[in-house]
Amino acid sequence: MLLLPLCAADLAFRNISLAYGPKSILSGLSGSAKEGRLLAIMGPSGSGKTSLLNSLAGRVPEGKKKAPSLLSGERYLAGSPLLPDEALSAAYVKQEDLFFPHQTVQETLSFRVRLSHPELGPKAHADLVGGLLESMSLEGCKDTIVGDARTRGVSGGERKRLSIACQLLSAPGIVLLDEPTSGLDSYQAERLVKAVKRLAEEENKIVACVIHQPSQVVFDMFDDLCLVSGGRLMYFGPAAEAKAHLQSTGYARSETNQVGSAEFLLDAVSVDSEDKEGSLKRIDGFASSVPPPPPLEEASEADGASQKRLALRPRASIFRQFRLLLARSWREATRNKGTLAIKVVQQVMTALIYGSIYQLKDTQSSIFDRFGLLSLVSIGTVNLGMAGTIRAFPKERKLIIAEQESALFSTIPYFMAKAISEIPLSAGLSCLFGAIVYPLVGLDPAPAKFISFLQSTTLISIASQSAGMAISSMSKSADVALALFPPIVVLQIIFDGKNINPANAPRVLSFLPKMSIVRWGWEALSINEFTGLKFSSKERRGRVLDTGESALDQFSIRGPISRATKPLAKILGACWGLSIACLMGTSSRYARMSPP
Ligand SMILES: Nc1ncnc2c1ncn2[C@@H]1O[C@H](COP(=O)(O)OP(=O)(O)OP(=O)(O)O)[C@@H](O)[C@H]1O
Repeated sequence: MLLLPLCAADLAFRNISLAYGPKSILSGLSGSAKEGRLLAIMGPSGSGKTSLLNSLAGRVPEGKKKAPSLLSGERYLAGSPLLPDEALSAAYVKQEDLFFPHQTVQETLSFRVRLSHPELGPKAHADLVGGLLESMSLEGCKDTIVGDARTRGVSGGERKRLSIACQLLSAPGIVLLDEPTSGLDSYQAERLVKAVKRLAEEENKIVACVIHQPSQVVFDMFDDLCLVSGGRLMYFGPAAEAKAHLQSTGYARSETNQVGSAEFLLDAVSVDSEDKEGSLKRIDGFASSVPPPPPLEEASEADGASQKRLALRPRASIFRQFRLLLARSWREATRNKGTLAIKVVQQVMTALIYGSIYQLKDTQSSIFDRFGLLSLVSIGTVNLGMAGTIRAFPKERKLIIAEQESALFSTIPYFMAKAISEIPLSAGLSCLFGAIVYPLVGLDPAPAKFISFLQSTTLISIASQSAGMAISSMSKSADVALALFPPIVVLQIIFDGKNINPANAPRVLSFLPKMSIVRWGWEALSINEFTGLKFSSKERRGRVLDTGESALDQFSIRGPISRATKPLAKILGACWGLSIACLMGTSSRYARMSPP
């Protein structure tokens, strides 16, 4: 076997080794991916294919404290060495496709095109999107939403091709693909690899592709092959010569050598459970037959230009990022009809339940009914706002982290766009709830008070969503965020101003009443309702409260309403700030590649 000669236009790698603590994953792999040729990284499951691709891209996860990743080796791009912690400027298509489900294929591409090429005008953007749709055979589904597990959208193959098209925008020189055909039927897999091959051949790109069990037709489309087993190199060279090479080392399948190369090669480098010793010996033989890699050519001036071509695109202005992100967030929120319908039903049903139970009058007993109802409204609004966000936001956060790796936008415009796009929906749902519950239960019918009620419930809802975002942003996973949600709501209810006298609570918790959205929400709603109300003193039993102000005095609540809405606004601002800070700090961390 001959290792492919390394020339200056390659992405070359030398002696790549990787271990997680004591567990060795890759051992001294060398090879190169060449411009205009399609490289397959193939091997049995768990042989280290993805780890090798991550190593080339400079995206090996740091690992855990107990088993940190130890990565060594060298990478050369166009003849020049890459820095130990340099992320390769490549289109990296991971196994998992992450998309906003309610955007169409064209909108998804257009969003990326406009962010990654801010220097171009609308006509050039449209041409670029059109070109990508054509080259990835996506024209037929350009107006279909991408979809996800819950919403029907494009097919698996179209989704994967969209993933490649998106990645091609940010760094067009090198394309790395991790098992792009997994989960696709043979026709879709063939179409996809054909599209990728066109990229390599017609656009002269460097393309490396991890592939697990390709059909013979798919295998035949690859020019070069990097065959691995147990983290060791079994073969590196032209794909068409691999079978003959393994046969030349003495390996032959007993059932004849008629099987296709792909099946033959995988069989040859896999450990046979019935003959473990024999197969390990055979694999050792393949590993020792790999010659040392040839020397690298010097980088030339032309290759310097090729390196420049591979550099990351500049970002769009903050204002442009915000505008595009706002439009996408709005589309995502309003097109998610299922979630919207659930929220509408929740609001209507809650309002009807309150309306069928509470009938407020001007009697003494109705004073406490009012306090009770307004407390429930505050608790319910906080509950719905926080729970909805905690359920939805962690998934979106994953997507955002992936998009930020392509340097599409920064955190602040993203966050502001998301927060602002949700305000009209929160206001709409609060108004729907208020419009039903307010007249049904008999709250003070003064128009100014009704409007103030709607404003207060909207503010409580937005503040709760911001708290939900802060909890999700701080939590490592959706499960952690969901686990934190109940105790946080319970604490807010305990410290809502009427369930415990703050003087009797542990001193270390004295800050909690100030942070309870439930408390400030209830106080705002109560000040709004009780101020100026008069109550009858007919049912004389105990102390009579003949005015709303004296009722508020029972709980040491005093107007004006801004005494409660200001703290709510402060909590909202603090949660936004906290979320932004956490999101900024949650970029993926990758291992450095030390010299071999
Ligand atoms: N963070 C990690 N800590 C410890 N071991 C890991 C870690 N990541 C991967 N591994 C191990 O490294 C080995 C190679 O994994 P890798 O995903 O690179 O293999 P693969 O050939 O791509 O497998 P597959 O085809 O099944 O996706 C596996 O045994 C895997 O369990």
